[in-house]
Amino acid sequence: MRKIVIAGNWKMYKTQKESSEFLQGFMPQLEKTPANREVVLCVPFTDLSVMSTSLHGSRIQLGAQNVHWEDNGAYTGEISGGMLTELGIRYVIIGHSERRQYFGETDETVNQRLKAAQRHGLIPILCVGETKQQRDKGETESIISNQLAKDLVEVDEQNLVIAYEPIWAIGTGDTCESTEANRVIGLIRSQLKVADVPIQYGGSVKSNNIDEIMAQPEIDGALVGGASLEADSFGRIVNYH
Ligand SMILES: O=C[C@H](O)COP(=O)(O)O
Repeated sequence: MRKIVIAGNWKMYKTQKESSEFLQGFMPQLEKTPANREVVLCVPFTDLSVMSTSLHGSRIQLGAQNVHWEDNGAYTGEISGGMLTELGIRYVIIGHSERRQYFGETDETVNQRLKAAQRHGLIPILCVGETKQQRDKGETESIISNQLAKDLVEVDEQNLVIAYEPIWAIGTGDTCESTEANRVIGLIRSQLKVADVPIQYGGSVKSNNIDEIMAQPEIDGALVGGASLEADSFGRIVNYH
């Protein structure tokens, strides 16, 4: 039985005060969330400490949005795995397309970060996906296959979540057809050694399309950006039918 993981990625949104306000609205909605759904909030580094305290004893798992591959050192602006686990962080997003596009992340650094996360007992959420141009040229399969081959070298698939995020669907409202997302996720699964790796879909997931997405047999959850910022919409998403 594959685990279902619904994760919010807050990106560079919410101060500590705003994160506390979110929790006040969101926590009561979890009362009706089935116990077999893992609910994760991947928040900015500055929110992690206060969120860790607020969420102590709750069913929400905390996640970060990046981690460095070294345990410590002269790496200005970076955060290590040990710094995250000390705060009780369980998940970390690695290789998000925004990091690949704007911050020079490569498959090689993604691979190093994945291994460091696992060394510290964190569960990485590895993001893969193609651009619109690549899709239009019929390169979706080869791009993703290449990303997986490079990113997953010596990575333990037993402690891993993958998010299929077509770049053209992120923040655009242009959701990938659920059947197409299901097809690509099936292809991703066929390239893995471990059969029960949870594979999420991400890209314009909203409260009005989550039911259809989660009805697809290959899709084990969602990585949600914009719609995770508002307590009611993320509440509706984690409580999908
Ligand atoms: O990590 C989340 C994805 O980038 C999706 O963002 P979005 O739901 O705002 O399209």
